[in-house]
Amino acid sequence: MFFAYMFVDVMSPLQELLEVRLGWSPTAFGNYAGAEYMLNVFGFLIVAGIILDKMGVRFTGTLSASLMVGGAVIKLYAISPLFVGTAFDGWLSSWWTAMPGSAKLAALGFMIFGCGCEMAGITVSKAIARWFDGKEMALAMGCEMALARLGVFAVFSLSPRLSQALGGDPSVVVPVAFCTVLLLIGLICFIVFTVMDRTLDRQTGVGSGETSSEEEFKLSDVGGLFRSRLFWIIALLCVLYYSAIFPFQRFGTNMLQCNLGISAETAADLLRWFPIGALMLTPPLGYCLDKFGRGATMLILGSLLLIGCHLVFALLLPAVPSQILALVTILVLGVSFALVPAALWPSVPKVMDKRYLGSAYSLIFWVQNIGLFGVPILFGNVLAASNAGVTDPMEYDYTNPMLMFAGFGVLALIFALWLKILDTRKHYGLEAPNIASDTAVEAAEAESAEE
Ligand SMILES: C[C@H](NC(=O)[C@@H](N)CCCCN)C(=O)O
Repeated sequence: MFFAYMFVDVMSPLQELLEVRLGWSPTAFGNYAGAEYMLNVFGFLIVAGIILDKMGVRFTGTLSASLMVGGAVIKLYAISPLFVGTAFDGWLSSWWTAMPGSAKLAALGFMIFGCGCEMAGITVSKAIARWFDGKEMALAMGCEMALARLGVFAVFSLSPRLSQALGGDPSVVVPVAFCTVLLLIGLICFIVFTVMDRTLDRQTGVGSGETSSEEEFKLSDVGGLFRSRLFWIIALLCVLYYSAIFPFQRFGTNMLQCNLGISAETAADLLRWFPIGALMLTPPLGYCLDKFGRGATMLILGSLLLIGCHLVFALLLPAVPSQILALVTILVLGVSFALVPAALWPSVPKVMDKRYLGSAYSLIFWVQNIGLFGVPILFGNVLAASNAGVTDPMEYDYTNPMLMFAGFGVLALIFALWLKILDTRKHYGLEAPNIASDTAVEAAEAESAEE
């Protein structure tokens, strides 16, 4: 996941270079960025969940890593001199001219990569939920997410430097090639893991439970999930929360520039503390959740912090344009970005049947991907509508779009509160620790002995 998240954002700091070198306008760049979620939104993620529950972690993990490498190679080819300027490029550029041929082909590669990346995400979540059942599950998931956040931080720092690594003119090819090689290394590592895992199964005679018969998955389970109120509460909380997080990461630099009157570099330097805060806090918060519980409360607190931060960006920062205020708000938003993911993903196995855990994760990701695909477009339209006649990109008024993010936070908070109320009434265990205490285990054992 570290390499995958690096690849996701490898071109984010190179937007200007792509415009100069390959003629990608901001619209072309936006379309390319949205392509990551396109095939997932149109159903791939649902299929991915079924494949995961039917075929298991080893097969799905290898397939997802291969899709990521395949998509990455197409994207690398699209921006390389091997493609740019060829007859194929000429033909691709000749229709829908707002998107140059290289942007279209790179978007196709990114779509395929996005399928692999989200498929890997659900595979990892299901694997951790299985391996750490009754143990430090939230800590394990927190460490996985922290690695992913480190990947974002690493690529924002590395990508601009790698683009200059060969001397001479800066190049977009070098950073993308570097991250493609990392993905290939990731695929090889996963294949080695599957071989070792299979060998261990054979030696111990214990199945990994990948597709055991007592846990057989049925297609009707997917329909059942769609009819589950709890599923919808979690999925809607997830889409609303993340729609105010990942799109913010993309637009945040310019928002800070406009409010503070600073350069893109200074704004990016402020914004990169956002994943860093989450990186440092997600594992310890996961550990606390494992030990002491309070998952639903963490979701409420994280949503409250999200609302507060976006209100500051919308209303206070334009009136008090202080870099310290911006940094403090970014750090608090980082705390929120640690609280909610640390509590949300480990809550899923508590309320969903293990048999269709892969499908549950994939359907939640699917609903989330609809938001991640649509919200940046909505955000761009709200920004444009609120700034009619503004041509200087340093002069945008971000109040309305940031209020929109705060509104998503309010809705997420309502779902988090609903979840807590349901948990209090129906005892799903969302507020309970993941690690069963010795006394609880002894009590459970005594109970089953009596039976
Ligand atoms: C674990 C969780 N991952 C997701 O929510 C992914 N579906 C979306 C990742 C988007 C990266 N472009 C997370 O990262 O908190």
